[in-house]
Amino acid sequence: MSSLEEPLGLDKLPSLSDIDLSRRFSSKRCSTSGDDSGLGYCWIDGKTCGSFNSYEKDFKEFARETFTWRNHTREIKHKDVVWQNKGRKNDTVPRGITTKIFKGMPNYVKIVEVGPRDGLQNEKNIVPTSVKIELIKRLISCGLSVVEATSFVSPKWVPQLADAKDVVEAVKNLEGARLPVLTPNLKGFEAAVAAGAKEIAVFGSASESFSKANINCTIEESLVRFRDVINASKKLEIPVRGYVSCVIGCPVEGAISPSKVAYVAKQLHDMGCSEISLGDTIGIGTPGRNYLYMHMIELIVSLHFKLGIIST
Ligand SMILES: CC(C)(COP(=O)([O-])OP(=O)([O-])OC[C@H]1O[C@@H](n2cnc3c(N)ncnc32)[C@H](O)[C@@H]1OP(=O)([O-])[O-])[C@@H](O)C(=O)NCCC(=O)NCCSC(=O)C[C@@](C)(O)CC(=O)[O-]
Repeated sequence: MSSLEEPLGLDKLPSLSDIDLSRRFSSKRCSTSGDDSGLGYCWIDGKTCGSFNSYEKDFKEFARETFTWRNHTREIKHKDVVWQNKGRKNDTVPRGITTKIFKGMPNYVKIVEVGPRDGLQNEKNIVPTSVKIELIKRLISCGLSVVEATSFVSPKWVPQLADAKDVVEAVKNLEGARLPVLTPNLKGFEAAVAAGAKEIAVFGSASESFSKANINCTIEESLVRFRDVINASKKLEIPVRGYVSCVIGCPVEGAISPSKVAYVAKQLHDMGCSEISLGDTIGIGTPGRNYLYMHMIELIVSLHFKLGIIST
């Protein structure tokens, strides 16, 4: 038995076909206003459940404690330090970097579930293909709209994902989610497309050592490979997301310079990646790190300027 089968309790979960997808993926499910004003609905045993918590109330309390500057907006007199937010009277933020960051704040958070790929790739016991397929189906049935299905990498490097072709062929026509796969080079890209993948990801790193250990090439060499993959994907109109690993630190090199992250991100962006994912690969970006705040600010600012997301 694989290590995955027992904790999942696959026999106890509802099957995908039992779940009304049109209801589960309706936009109302994510709404926080009107009748749906709690923390949203959840799906338990085929029933829709509401929450009595008030999102508005919770947010106001949270904001009062966290964004203390919001309580002092009336004291700010000089018109240069006030930024009017359309639709919210008297909403102000200081000018400069903070203004740029808050202006660029996204309106929603997108979750990319990578369990079937990242979660399984280091499992020693080979998880049966049928279990992987079922896992993907059930993740979709949870409401996840993007589930990274597998990797088209060398089976010598990642034996666990040697069944990538079979997995993609089995899930490619599932509805309700996008199912990207990792492709480190043209060989992987061609195999992914032949199996039916409709979305891919290339994965680079801001750390030279991690790049060599992970994909056996330098950062510059990896960018050459990614360019080939992205050019091929453009011809087929296949969207590509670009990963940048080790954006805060690397297990070998330690701290990674934000400018290095911005460089790799910009290269991927310029090549045509439709999304850039910044990965704290080894999970060192914890609040306890006293340099983290400055690092993140520097990273966000350099990325935003280099990607041209914030206009000056
Ligand atoms: C990139 C390679 C392939 C280079 O591997 P290599 O050994 O340098 O490549 P090569 O071109 O010398 O080829 C060696 C062999 O691999 C084969 N090969 C070559 N390419 C492929 C392919 N696409 N699919 C299947 N087979 C392939 C190729 O045909 C050849 O086979 P042989 O002649 O020896 O029989 C290898 O290093 C590799 O597979 N690495 C993948 C490692 C991996 O998957 N790491 C985990 C990713 S997680 C991550 O990066 C972080 C991320 C994304 O999660 C984000 C975050 O957390 O920060």
